[in-house]
Amino acid sequence: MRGWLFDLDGVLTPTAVVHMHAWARLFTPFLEAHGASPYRDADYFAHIDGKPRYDGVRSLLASRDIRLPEGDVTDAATEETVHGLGNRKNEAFNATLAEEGVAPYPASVAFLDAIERAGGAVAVVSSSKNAPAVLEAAGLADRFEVVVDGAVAAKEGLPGKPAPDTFVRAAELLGVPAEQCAVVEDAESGVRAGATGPFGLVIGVDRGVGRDVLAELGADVIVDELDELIPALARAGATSDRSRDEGEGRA
Ligand SMILES: O=P(O)(O)OC[C@H]1O[C@@H](O)[C@H](O)[C@@H](O)[C@@H]1O
Repeated sequence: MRGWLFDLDGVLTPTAVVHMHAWARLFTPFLEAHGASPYRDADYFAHIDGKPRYDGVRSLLASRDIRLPEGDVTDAATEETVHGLGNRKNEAFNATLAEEGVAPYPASVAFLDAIERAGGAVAVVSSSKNAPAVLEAAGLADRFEVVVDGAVAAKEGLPGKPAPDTFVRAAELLGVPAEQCAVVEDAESGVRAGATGPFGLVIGVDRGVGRDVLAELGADVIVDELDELIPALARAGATSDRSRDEGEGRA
């Protein structure tokens, strides 16, 4: 692989958990007030994880057969609209981020270092409009030339995960054919996006979705931590060096 397309929340930083808690802070009282079945962590994985903010709201509401007006992005966080609810979750997310900060997964940083040594190109592909702030807070902002986040997707009219379009766009911006890019994801929607797109490899990081589910959705390789892949990366680098040398020898 020459290009590496990384999801952010849950792959590079432990912020999937911050998102997960923020959604719970929104939907636990909301569903109770609506007399719907209670909000569970499983709802996050099945309906929300990895999707753009308002798609997550729509998907969870649909799971409980609740219909709300759409509203728009300027809606106050107190409004009972799809956008109002999404904005309420975003306030909770930003409050936690400001209070607690964020440190990247050390194993993911080690893997990024190994890719850098091997000369690979790296991009972040996140549904989140908060991705630039999270990258900055985690000290990773300088490592990525290409960031396709929720704001870029909205501006360019790209459908979010589980559609593969944001990953395809990142490959284009890196200047690497998608077939030579690996998608690195922890969420159902993200692995689905990787598996339906033209990518060379889909790596699933199991942060709670479960190995079986990631495999069923189309992950080619599944790890608990990304540094497990460093030996394979070094071997692949050595092999391509050898074939290049042999090629040059023949020429
Ligand atoms: O931060 P935003 O713009 O609300 O984005 C929402 C989503 O961003 C993703 O990166 C997370 O994995 C999701 O689970 C989250 O819901």
